[in-house]
Amino acid sequence: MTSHLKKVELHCHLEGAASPTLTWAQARKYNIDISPYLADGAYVWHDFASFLQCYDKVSEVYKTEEDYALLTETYLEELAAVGTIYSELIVSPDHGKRIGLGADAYIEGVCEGIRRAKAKSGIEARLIVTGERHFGPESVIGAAEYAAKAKNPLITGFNLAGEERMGRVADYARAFDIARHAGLGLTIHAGEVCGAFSVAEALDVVRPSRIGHGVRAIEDMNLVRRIADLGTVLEVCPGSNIALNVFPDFASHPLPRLKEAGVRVTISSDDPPFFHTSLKREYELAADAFGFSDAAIDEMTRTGIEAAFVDEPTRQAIFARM
Ligand SMILES: Nc1ncnc2[nH]cnc12
Ligand SMILES: [Zn+2]
Repeated sequence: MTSHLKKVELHCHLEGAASPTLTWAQARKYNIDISPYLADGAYVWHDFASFLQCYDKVSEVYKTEEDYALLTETYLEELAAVGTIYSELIVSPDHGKRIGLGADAYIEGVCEGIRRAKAKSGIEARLIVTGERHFGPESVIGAAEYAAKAKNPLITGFNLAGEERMGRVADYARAFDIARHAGLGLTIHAGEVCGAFSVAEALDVVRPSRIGHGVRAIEDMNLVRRIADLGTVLEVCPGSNIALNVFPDFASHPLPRLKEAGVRVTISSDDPPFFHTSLKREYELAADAFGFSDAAIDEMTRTGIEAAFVDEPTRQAIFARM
């Protein structure tokens, strides 16, 4: 049981946290046929590419500022109910543009959701703006410019997600330069679908303080030692990795080996209902599938607070709630 443990989540895509029930209701509201992507209460996909397609289709049923406020508040309240004190949500203002809502209204809706959830439960949250590789370097630069110019105190990080097999990290270097120059925290999806080379490229080109997933670094122990020496934090999402068949089962998942090797690791849910998981389940897995003690799990949670993209007074306030 991990229900007594305080929890922190650094890696969850906002639209990826949309419950099938809410998505179904939204689709009905807008008269959208979501049935190819949502059937019998579960999202329909069969590999990484079709997952990304399903994710993009599901995102399209969230259309207004209020839809985004509701989606955000609903997920943060779910987190708070299981003892979560801090959450970083990966958001895509570009998506707001694509659906005609506009990036500002999209972000304003999400921020309203954060304010409502904080007022109810005290949960603290921040936003990581992401670009997506499959929309190309120009769109990723646009996302970085948006994040840099927004001067929104809740936007504190920049990420690169999407189809990891598309392009090389160097193609997106300029976007990260813009985000770094604006003082945003940097994290990047790497070593999820692609192998160790992708993590090495991310370290070389982006020099991020965190990496999304990074788990396939385990294929190169020299790289694992480099990550440990640099102190780069891995946002590990075991349930996601098993659902996407990155590893065949929890017994072969490298989380314990990475931790053993001195890598700073945290646990997150990524796109919880798509992968039949939740942050609560990820903490349960840490205890039951990986055999971590309460102390080891607390250590990962503390690592999450240390690596959070927040100012120092906020970090200390979150630590105080541990
Ligand atoms: N797990 C994941 N990897 C890459 N891009 C994503 N976008 C949403 N979920 C993602
Ligand atoms: Zn992710």
